[in-house]
Amino acid sequence: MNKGHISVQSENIFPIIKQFLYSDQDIFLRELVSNAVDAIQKLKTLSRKGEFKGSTEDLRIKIEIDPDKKTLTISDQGLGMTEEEVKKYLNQMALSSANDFLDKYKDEGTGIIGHFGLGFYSSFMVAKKVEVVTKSWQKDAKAVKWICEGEPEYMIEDATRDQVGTDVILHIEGEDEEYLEERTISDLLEKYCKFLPVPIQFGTKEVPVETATDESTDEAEDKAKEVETEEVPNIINNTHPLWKKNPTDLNDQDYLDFYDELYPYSDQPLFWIHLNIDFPFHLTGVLYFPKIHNQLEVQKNKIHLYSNQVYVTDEVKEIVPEFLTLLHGVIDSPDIPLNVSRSALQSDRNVKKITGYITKKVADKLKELYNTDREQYEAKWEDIGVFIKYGMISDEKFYDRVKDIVLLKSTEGEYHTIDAYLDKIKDSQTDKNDVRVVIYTFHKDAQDSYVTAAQDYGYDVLLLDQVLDNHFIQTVEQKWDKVRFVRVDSETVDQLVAKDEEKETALSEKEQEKIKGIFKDVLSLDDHRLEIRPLPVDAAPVQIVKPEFMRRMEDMQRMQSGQLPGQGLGMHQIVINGNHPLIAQKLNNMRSEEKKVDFTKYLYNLALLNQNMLNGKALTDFVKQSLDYANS
Ligand SMILES: Nc1ncnc2c1ncn2[C@@H]1O[C@H](COP(=O)(O)OP(=O)(O)OP(=O)(O)O)[C@@H](O)[C@H]1O
Repeated sequence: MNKGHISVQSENIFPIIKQFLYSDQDIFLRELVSNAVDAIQKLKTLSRKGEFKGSTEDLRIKIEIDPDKKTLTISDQGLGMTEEEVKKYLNQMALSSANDFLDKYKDEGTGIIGHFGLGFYSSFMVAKKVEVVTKSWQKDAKAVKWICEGEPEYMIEDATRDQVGTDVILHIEGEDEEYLEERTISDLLEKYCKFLPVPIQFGTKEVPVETATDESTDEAEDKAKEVETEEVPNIINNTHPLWKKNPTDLNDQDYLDFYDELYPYSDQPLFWIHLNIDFPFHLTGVLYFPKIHNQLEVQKNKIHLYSNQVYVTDEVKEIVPEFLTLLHGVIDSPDIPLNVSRSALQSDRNVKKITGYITKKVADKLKELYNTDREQYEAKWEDIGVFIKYGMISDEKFYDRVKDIVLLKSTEGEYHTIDAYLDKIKDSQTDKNDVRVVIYTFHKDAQDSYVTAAQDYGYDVLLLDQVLDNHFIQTVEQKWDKVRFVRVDSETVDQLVAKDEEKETALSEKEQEKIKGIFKDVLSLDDHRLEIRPLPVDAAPVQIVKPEFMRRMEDMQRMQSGQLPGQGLGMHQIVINGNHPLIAQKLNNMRSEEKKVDFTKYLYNLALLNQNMLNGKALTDFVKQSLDYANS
């Protein structure tokens, strides 16, 4: 037996490991299994180089719990370690052999995971004592056992192990005993190891074996087949996940099945992108565009980040631009540094390149869909549109890539690109300052009378009813020259697109003052909220409009408090149609003060109703008054 001292800077390294190195102690299992994978991959490399002569068929990792001995063991059939190596690699923290090995075999595509040099010690986050029994692949190597009880002292002694490989035995006690439970370990394996490239066995499972019964017996027809079960090793991982395969070997169903494996019981994704690049960095993965149900609750944190098939995190904010976190799927890159702080990650050169690459790939895929199948693209627009608009608002580069494939939907259900749309409305909706005025509604039904009035006036009305449309409008206004968006109820129809036309009015100035006076008195309104205009004869007699800038401010406030932009009383203006017969003749010629008051209220309430702004007692009174009028 041999005693020694682990060479670390501080005597108290273990408490530090426990508290600071990994905020999530569950990752000890990931670290140990990754080491086991590395050990097997290294042995395969040695075999390919002809240095290791034994078989490398079916090398696997085994995880076992012994509840009586209170141990959790991770065994591998990898290359093992000699006594010198144990001393070198396990005792000198941060002196990981991965660098030595990678240096030596760098052209071999070794697929090695570990490079932090501290992974092994994470086992002390849950174990009071760790034993390593290992036998190296090297000729005449003797098995050795390393024992450490969480102190800087360790012991090395001779051991017996027939096969080449390593067992890491964790002795677990007290509050950490949950790691001796099958459920806990199987959940951790599912989370971190589901797609590791080497088979991992955890216990056994029963699988059905179909056996035909003897058909000559009388009961043969009743029970032609009988299901029996047999016990087989329970392999918990899929060693060839879809993203590692060649896209040309895969069909749509493969991608859909994999989506189902990642997100069981979800709706089918709309489409997907297979990422695969070797230079200037390594990255593979599959990103899916999900179907969006509720625009306010888009699910983020659905992209899983892997490094050489080891699950790392689903916090990918620093690697994927914010708007793309709406996507689902897997990104796997050994070139994303995992041992640096999140803020350092953002400024890492590789990460920047990766971000750019993913953004470009997504934009390319969207363009491809637009160019090859516009019909499908339009059909999926409701979902795709959210990504595209979010991307355009938040990412300049993405904006440039997709600005020609963003679609505007008219209330008639037609889709146009922005340029095509601006061209379409050029003649009818260019105002006196040569600005193209895009008229839109946020809700076709709720604003039906305004939409119909605008259409009757010869205007086209867009439907902008998505959560981000307010921001999107501002982005387009900033980027496109001489374009302004106005909501259909922001002005009376004649003023939506300001022209230099003098309109005829049926009322004299004196009569106008009189009518204004009536409204002011009856409704107790300020002068500046009231206006008489020469509107078309068939336009509503009284209208409520919400100037665009005021409404935008209100909408912003609502968005900040988490509500949808929409109606509500808020600031508004009352426009009286001086040309409407009910104003120009009926009200103008009314004698009875009482009737004037009633009729003015009636017309005003009608306008409120048209804006969905009438409710409660005011609505009840209005209905009653309407019935009285109908009866008179
Ligand atoms: N199961 C094993 N079989 C063979 N060698 C091992 C095994 N586990 C650990 N080692 C050796 O010990 C070294 C240190 O392991 P450790 O987990 O601390 O660091 P690493 O795997 O190199 O990097 P990382 O911190 O990323 O895990 C490894 O590089 C390897 O040489």
